[in-house]
Order: sequence, then C-alpha cells, then structure tokens
Amino acid sequence: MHWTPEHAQPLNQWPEQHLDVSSTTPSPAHKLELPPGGRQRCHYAWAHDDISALTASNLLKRYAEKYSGVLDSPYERPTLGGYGDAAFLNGAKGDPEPWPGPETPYPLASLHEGLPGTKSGTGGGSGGLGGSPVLAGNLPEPLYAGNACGGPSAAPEYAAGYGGGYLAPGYCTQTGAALPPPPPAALLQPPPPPGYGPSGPLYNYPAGGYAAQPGYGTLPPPPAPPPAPYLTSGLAAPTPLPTPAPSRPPPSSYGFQGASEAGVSLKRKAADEGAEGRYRKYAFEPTKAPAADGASYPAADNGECRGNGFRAKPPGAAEEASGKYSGGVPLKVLGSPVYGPQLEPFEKFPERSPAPAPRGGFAVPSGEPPKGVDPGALELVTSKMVDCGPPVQWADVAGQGALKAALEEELVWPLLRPPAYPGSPRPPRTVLLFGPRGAGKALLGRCLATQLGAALLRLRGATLAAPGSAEGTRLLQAAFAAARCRPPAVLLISELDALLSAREDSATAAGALQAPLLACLDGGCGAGADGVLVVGTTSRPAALDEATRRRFALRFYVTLPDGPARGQILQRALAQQGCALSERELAALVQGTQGFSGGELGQLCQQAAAGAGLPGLQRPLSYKDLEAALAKVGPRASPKELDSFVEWDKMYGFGH
Ligand SMILES: Nc1ncnc2c1ncn2[C@@H]1O[C@H](COP(=O)(O)OP(=O)(O)OP(=O)(O)O)[C@@H](O)[C@H]1O
Ligand SMILES: [Mg+2]
Repeated sequence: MHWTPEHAQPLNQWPEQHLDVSSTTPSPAHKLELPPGGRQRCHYAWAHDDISALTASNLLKRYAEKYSGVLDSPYERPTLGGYGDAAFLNGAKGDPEPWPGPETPYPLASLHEGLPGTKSGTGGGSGGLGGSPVLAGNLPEPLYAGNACGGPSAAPEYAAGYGGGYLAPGYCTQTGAALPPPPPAALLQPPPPPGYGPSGPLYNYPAGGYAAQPGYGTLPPPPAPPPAPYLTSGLAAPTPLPTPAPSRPPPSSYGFQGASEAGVSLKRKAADEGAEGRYRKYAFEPTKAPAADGASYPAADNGECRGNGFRAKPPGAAEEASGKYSGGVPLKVLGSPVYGPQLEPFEKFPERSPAPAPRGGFAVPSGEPPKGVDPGALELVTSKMVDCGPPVQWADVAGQGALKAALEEELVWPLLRPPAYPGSPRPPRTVLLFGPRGAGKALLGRCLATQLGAALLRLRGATLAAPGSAEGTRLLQAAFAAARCRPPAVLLISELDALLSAREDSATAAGALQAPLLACLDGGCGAGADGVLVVGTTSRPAALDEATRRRFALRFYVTLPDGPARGQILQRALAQQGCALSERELAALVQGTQGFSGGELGQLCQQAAAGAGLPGLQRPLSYKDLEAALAKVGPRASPKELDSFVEWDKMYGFGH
C-alpha cells in the first residue's frame, strides 16, 4: 500500500477528497462501484497482502484508543454516507486527527477481528465482518440503495462472511434507536465447530453418518469397508468415505424423476400448475343446472362447480391418474406428461370398467323446449346424436403425444380451471382438428369429452347438409340448444367442410348452412354459454372460409400415425382378431404401412380377416393374410395432400 499526502488529512475532510490509493486498496469511490461481494474480497486482499496480524492488532488497539476520545468530541461529525465502512477500514490508516462527531458509532474492529490470528474484543463491540456499519441506522440511504425495502443492502455484500440469520434479506432500515444493542461478539461469530475451520477440510462428516432428519428417509447404514487383500495384516482397511445425505425421496404422490424422462419440452412446463392439479383425473359427472334458455331441463348438480360448466373430478379419484396417459403404467414425471410410446404399451387398450361411466345422457326433455328450437329436431338430436360410447382416455389415442399435450394444456386445463381473476382471457370454447381422413380427429374429440366429463353430441356435416338447408339448420340449432341445456357438453361436428361452400355457392344446402353455423357458434360458445365446447373436424381445411376459421379459437393438425403409433394401433386391432404377430412380423408390417391412417390400419386388418375367410375366427390371422390385404388396402392421403396440411398448419394452425 502506498501512502499519499491525502492520508494525512483529518478524517473530517475525507468526504471532500478522493483517496489516491494504489495497490490493493481502492478509493471509496471505487469501492462503491464494486459488484456485490467485491468489497469483501478486497478487504481480505488488503489485509493479507499488506499487514500482518500483529500490525492489524496494533492498529486496532490504536484506533480504539483514538476513537474513544473522538466520539466525545464536540465537533460535528461529517457524514459517512459517501464512504461507509470503506473509508473507515481502508483509509484511516495513519490518520493523525481525532475523529469528530457527537454520535457513538458501533465500534469497528470487525474486519480485523474476523481474520484469524487477530485480537478480538478490543472495541467491545460486534465481531465478524461488517457488523456495525451495516447496522448503524443513521447511515444515509444512498450507500445502501438497492435493498427492496429501502434498507441497507447488506445481505448481498456480506453474504459470505456475514451470518445470514443476522441480516436477513428482508432486513429494513431502522433508526439507530430502534435497533437492539449489538449482540456480543461470541454470538455474532461463534467459534467454528470442531473439525471445521479455515485450515480444516471443507466438510467433515460425522463419523456415524447423519442422523435421520424428519421428512427424509432413514439413511442406509454406511457400507462396510471393502475387503482389502492388498493390505498387510497390520493395516486396517480404509474406512470408506461417509456417504453424503441422499437427495430427498420424491413424494409418493408425484413420482418425480429426472427431466430426462420427461421427454417433453419445458415450454409446456406450466410452472403455474401445481403437481396435484396437473395429474388430477377428470371424470364424468352429472350435468349442471340448465342454462338460461334451458330452464325446463333440470339437471342434478352436486359437484364442485368450476364456474364454466366443466368440473374437475373430486380429489378422491386421483388414484386413476396413473392410467391417464399410459394405459395403466404409472407416471414418473412431474413435468409435462410423457405421451411417447415408451409409456404407452398399447398392447391392448387399457381395461375399462365393464359399465362405462354415464356421460350425462340427453334424455328427451319433458318440459318446454328452448325458445326458437324445433321440438322434433330436438328430439332427433337427443335420441340419435348423443354418443354413449365408452370413455376414451389419452392413452387410447396412439401416438400424437405433442398434440395431446397441447390439447390438454390449452383446452382441457383452462376449461376445468378457469382463470381466477376477472378480466383474464376466457378459455377457448372452440377447437378445429384438421388432418387426413381416419387420422383420429373424432377419436380425439371423444377423448376431450371424456377428459372434461362432458356429454358428447356428434353431428356430421354431410348428414346435416343432406336433408336440405332448412332441415339442416333446424338440426344444427337443436344440437346447440341441447348442448347449452345440459352443460358441460362437447359438440363434435365432423366433416365441417361439408356445411360450407368453398365456392360461396349459397344455393346449395351446404352453402346455406354456413350462416346458421356461424350464428350457432357465436351463440353456443359465446359469453353466455360457458359449458359448451365445440370440436370441429375436417380433412379439407382449405374449404373453410375465413369467418368460419376465425370462429375456431384453436386449430390443430392431426397427423398420420408414426411408426410406433402404427404398431400400437395394429397390435390392438390384431389382438381383437386373435392374431399375435412376432416382433419381426409386426416390425415388417409397421414398415409396410407407412402413410396409413389409423382408420386405414383398421381396414387393413378387416380386409385380412375377410380375405382369409375368417368371419368366425376359426383360425388366427397370420402375417400372410395381412400381406395379402396390403395389396388391396393402401394409404389414401397423397404426399401432395399431406404437404397442403403442413402448409395450412403453418398459416393458420397452432403448431404443437
Ligand atoms: N391415433 C389413433 N389411435 C388409435 N386409434 C386410432 C387412431 N387414429 C385413428 N384411429 C382409429 O381409426 C378410426 C378412424 O378414426 P377417426 O374416426 O377418429 O378418424 P377421423 O380423423 O375422424 O376421420 P374422418 O376424417 O374420416 O372423420 C377409428 O376407429 C379410430 O379408433
Ligand atoms: Mg371423423
């Protein structure tokens, strides 16, 4: 350290001057520019490099004597705000003048006392690094600006050497008077525990290992010392290093494992979702009370209302969650569910209960039909268009992992758990699934109804358009009215394009149904109809005009099944026909059915059975039968058509 004449200046002139200090001692101004933590390192460097422990002790003693007189001095004490402990610790060396000031600052010997080998307790105040300057409440704020509560930002600066408990991050500015007297030095800096010290090893494990902590499993006993044949008989075998405490075992309800198993992008990690909610199972429930226009259709509603017509399953049903995506295979991830084939064995569909849960049937209403709805059409809808099939779980849909995740996160969860704050965006009530024929769009629609615990109404565009526009309109209106009357309900409209006219030809029935469809979508999924989700599917998305397209808040591309998914679909279909192929045969079949949709794979198996003349299944199907059927059944979607889906997805789809 080099001294300059400025060091000989009285301390009360320091605020007006800058120290020209070279070597490892920075000027106070420089000190203030240091990043958090830098100051402490600098202290150590200075102390170690330039003074010995004896010097430090002498200085300490000297200052103590000097400042005891200074503090009683009648001079007005200059502000220390611009310097803080920096000037005090680094610049006071050799100061001949007494320190003026009427107030008694906390004694400072902390830096030196905190160093090994120095004398402690000279000042009778705090020990350890930086105790009193930080605690002094009369310090002006600028030095400590940066603390969130306006108080001293001591926590980051003294993080390493300072007891975290003494200055918690939430520490706020207090007046000096409000501060309790500083605790004795022994409390601030207790002696290091045996075995832990600056010269000792970084960690010392207790010889007997750690005692079991509450919440942690009991630690396994340390392994016995390995046999040491290489040691002479007089030498003991080396004691094995104690095992560090194992990581906390995952809570049994989560089955948490490493992110590598998740296999799904963290994009969808939904940090806002609790783990419990994420894997909560949703079940069919009785439908809710009728909507405004359906007062004559009473419905029981004993469940917890989510405020949107869709309700989560009660917590008691959480045990079913393991089969949600994996067909019975327990889930092992906490993040986004893994939909990959590794969790979907799909050898056969997961066992369903013999009697599927009722899905809120659409009994013909007894009272007055909703206003403006044709009673005959309503009866037709409620008797013929309600899907009473078995529930479809996520695991029942082979492949489509990313799509299933997207549907769940962007549609199912928001519907089941509507935003808590008023003014937040309304969860989407319409979704368009587009893709090649037989790709599983309707299957996914059914699955959505299952996941939402909603009744399912199925309409086909071609069916609605066939009888003529007037009849089609009545049916359409009746279907929406029925769904609104019995929320939660999913209205699945397949072949949506059949209702529209790409050529704007409103003379045809299809073209004439476009306006009623838009009106129904606006009314049925508008603000007043919270319990209805409309799922439209089409294999001709280009036929949708912009008005219709915009009515569907979400638009997802349902792709053809990939190899593993084809294998799963084939296995399931063949198992139903009593056919069990070898692994090689199945792999060859999967290879040979590239470009097939799920529906076409089913047709292939039926064709094989028909070709083998096996209506009664006297003998199981063989690979040869399937090979023969492959000559007759092929993929319908051309590469050009598939490209057009990709293009449309890029332009209007949501990607996944
Ligand atoms: N990913 C899949 N997993 C299991 N089965 C599937 C899958 N995709 C399709 N299927 C089966 O293929 C058949 C046709 O599926 P679906 O009716 O859902 O197709 P789609 O896309 O709606 O066809 P379309 O465009 O002709 O209406 C159904 O029996 C369905 O179970
Ligand atoms: Mg379909």
